[in-house]
Amino acid sequence: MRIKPGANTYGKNAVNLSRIIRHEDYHEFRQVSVSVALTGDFDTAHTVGDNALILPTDTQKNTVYALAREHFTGPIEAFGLTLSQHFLSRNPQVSQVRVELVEHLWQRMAFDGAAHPHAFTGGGSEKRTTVVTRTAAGTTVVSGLKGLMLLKTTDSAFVGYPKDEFTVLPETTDRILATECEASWEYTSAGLDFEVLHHRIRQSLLRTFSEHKSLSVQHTLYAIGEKILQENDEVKEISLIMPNKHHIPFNLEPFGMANTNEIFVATDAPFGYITGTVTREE
Ligand SMILES: O=c1[nH]c(=O)c2[nH]c(=O)[nH]c2[nH]1
Repeated sequence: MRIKPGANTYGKNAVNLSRIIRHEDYHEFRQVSVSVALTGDFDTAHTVGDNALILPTDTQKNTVYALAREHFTGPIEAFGLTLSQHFLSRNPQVSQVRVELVEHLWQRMAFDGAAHPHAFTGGGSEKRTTVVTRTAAGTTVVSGLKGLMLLKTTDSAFVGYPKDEFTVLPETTDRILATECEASWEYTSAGLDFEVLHHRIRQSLLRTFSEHKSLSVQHTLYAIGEKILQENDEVKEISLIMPNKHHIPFNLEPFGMANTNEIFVATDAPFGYITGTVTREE
């Protein structure tokens, strides 16, 4: 029996990069975590320990910081495109470069309506994401967001599901709908205005979530994906992850009180885990 290497990749993960963009009278601040993964002709590294074709992950990490100086000034997608182009063009043994960027979002402070020139708030759960994958045949850009907390206090129902001997869940026509949304969408091209598109798509996601008369998380997930595809020709397909962050009405009857859909217990686990992709027909 002959044994041979199967699929493999290597690279540097979690290259944490922060940068200041210094303007005369104000600063911008950006923070991103970059992960690089190379695919290519690395069989001899695995089989005989020959590193002749192995660009060290330490060099990959340094390249991220060095190219950031000139090239990390715009959207994360643009920086991912630059990095992937650099690694693919310089390394003939590499057939595919995957660069993932996760941006931590900082918001400028404002006082009495005036933006502060160099102080920010942040550390929130929402991140902006992109994965740029480049081969000689082409480049794909899959962008999105994660950690986006969404909640609405009405316009959410869950009824009409099958009941068996283990069903205790009461049907409800008015519940809290809450999720920590993760979305990723594939763009149709690598040459788009990713900054404008990101904000337009995010806004469309929020608006649909808020306006939708939800019959389930699944129903809302599809409505969000459908709206984003309808409004953005630049989006080929979108995948959403929407865990159901349950808020369960708390029973106040033992205390002689009625709970008129106002007092809930928020539970961490277990939680419903709803995922879906919305795509275009050929
Ligand atoms: O929106 C929902 N979808 C489900 O699949 C489900 N299952 C459940 O118990 N509650 C809910 N809510």
